Amino acid sequence: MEDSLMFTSIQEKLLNQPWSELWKPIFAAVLVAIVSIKLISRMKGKKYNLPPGPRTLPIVGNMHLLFGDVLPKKLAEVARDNNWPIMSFKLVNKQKVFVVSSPEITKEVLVTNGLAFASRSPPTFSQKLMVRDMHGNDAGVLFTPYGKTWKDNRKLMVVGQSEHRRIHGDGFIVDLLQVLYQEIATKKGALSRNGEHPFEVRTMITRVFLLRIFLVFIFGPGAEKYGEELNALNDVMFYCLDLSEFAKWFFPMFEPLFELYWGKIVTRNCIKSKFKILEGILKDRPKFENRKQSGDKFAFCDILLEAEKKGELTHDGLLHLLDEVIFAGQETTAKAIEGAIKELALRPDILKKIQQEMDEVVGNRPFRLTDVEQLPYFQAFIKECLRLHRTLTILVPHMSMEDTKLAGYDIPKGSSIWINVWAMAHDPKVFPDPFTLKPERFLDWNVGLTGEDPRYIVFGAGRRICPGSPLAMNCTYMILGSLAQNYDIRFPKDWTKDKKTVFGFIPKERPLEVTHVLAILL
Ligand code: HEM
Repeated sequence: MEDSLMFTSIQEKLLNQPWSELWKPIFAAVLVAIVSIKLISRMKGKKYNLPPGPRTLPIVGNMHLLFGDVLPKKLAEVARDNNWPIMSFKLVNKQKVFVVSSPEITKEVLVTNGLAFASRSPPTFSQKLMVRDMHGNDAGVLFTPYGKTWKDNRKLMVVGQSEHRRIHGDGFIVDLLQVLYQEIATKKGALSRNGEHPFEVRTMITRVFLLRIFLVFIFGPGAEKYGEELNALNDVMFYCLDLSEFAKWFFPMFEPLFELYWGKIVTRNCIKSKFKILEGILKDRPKFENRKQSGDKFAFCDILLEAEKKGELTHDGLLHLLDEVIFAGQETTAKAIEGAIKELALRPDILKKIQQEMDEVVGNRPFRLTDVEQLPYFQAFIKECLRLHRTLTILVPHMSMEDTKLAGYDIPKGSSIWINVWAMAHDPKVFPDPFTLKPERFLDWNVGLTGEDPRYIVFGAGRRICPGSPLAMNCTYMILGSLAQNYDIRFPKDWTKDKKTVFGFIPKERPLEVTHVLAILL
């Protein structure tokens, strides 16, 4: 009773209070609350000794530094000019990002402290649809957070490739190359201009031909006739991924709006359409004539079908993995091969050396994967091309799963680590004259491709290292070795070397055209 009387009197007091007097205490209370929150969060922030970084602007953080040049190059300049092998970088969305540009710290992230950094940054709205199956379970590998599903799926990818190589070796690529030679001989897809017959490398080799290799690897001989629509769908998928990244970094407030159309409609439909194609190929598989002729032997999808049968993989999870082999593998391998073909056209002196080495070791018989070991100059050329024409200029961002330290600095849990491998591959202290192709660098330096030396990272290193490197290198060696052995490659007379690099997940350049002269009779 007493309480209710007191309440009524306070209420009356407040209601009778003129507004001119009431706003002051309210304003003071709000001010005190804001200052206290700021102070508390600053005190919390002080707990960390974070890496240094460029001065931030209100709202945009450090994003203004990225204008005017492509992302890895600009980040490399800022790191080099300030001598920051690791630096803090602020995005508009306030996500904690640390950019690593030194081999020593790269090794700490990927190997020494590998477990702490083995996860991925929270997925963008497009990535979300790649890391979850239709039942909401984890799926895929590329953007999938650290955990059992990621581990199991990676294992399937690795075992599937080694089993395929054990059974088929390079035979399936050798067979497909015969078809490519035929097409080149009959000038299929060539443009016919100024008395020449140039062809677009992207169209003929890295889209059509590489996809055929991937399809036969996944489903078996006969599958090469399927799935050309996958190329167009993957283009859309890359676009959606770039856009979702763009929205996350630059316009986090409007992310849900972007997601409404580009995520929930475009990305979702794109994935659905890709899965429908893959499902169709799986269904048609028993009808493949060439597969029957080759004795219905193992293909990559068999390892996944077996896991599905055992209940270790859902059918939707299986489709995610099939799709990821093509999505994560084709564009990256294409970029490596295109870069190398371009160098062969630009540098006839280097092509001559490769051909001389091939003449001595391989002669007139078809080039095979087992020859690579005997071809040190060819190997060095490929390594140098992989350095110069980086497929991923920044590794897929890693995320710290706990508070940890790098180079003595604190790295809070949940931070995103961007490893700028472009910066390291163009560091003049490690690679003098870094923008010039010099295979000789790798003749005396017998570094491998597995990231054992952090000065030369192609496929990553440690737990998250690319699981597709065997397939990627089989394709790269076989396509480039065969082309170099059989053709003199050069640019058409009217080729202009201007290139346009477009900002994105994987930098895109002007389509590459080359023409060829038969060097050795097949
Ligand atoms: C020349 C071609 C290729 C290059 C240069 C390349 C490079 C890379 C790099 C740098 C990473 C990130 C490593 C990291 O985050 O630390 C990666 C991850 C990955 N790559 Fe590749 N890759 C190539 C081809 C392939 C192929 C053919 C496949 C498919 C079989 C593939 C599947 C993947 C997957 C699934 C991941 C994610 C691994 C994980 O997060 O655990 N890649 N690749």
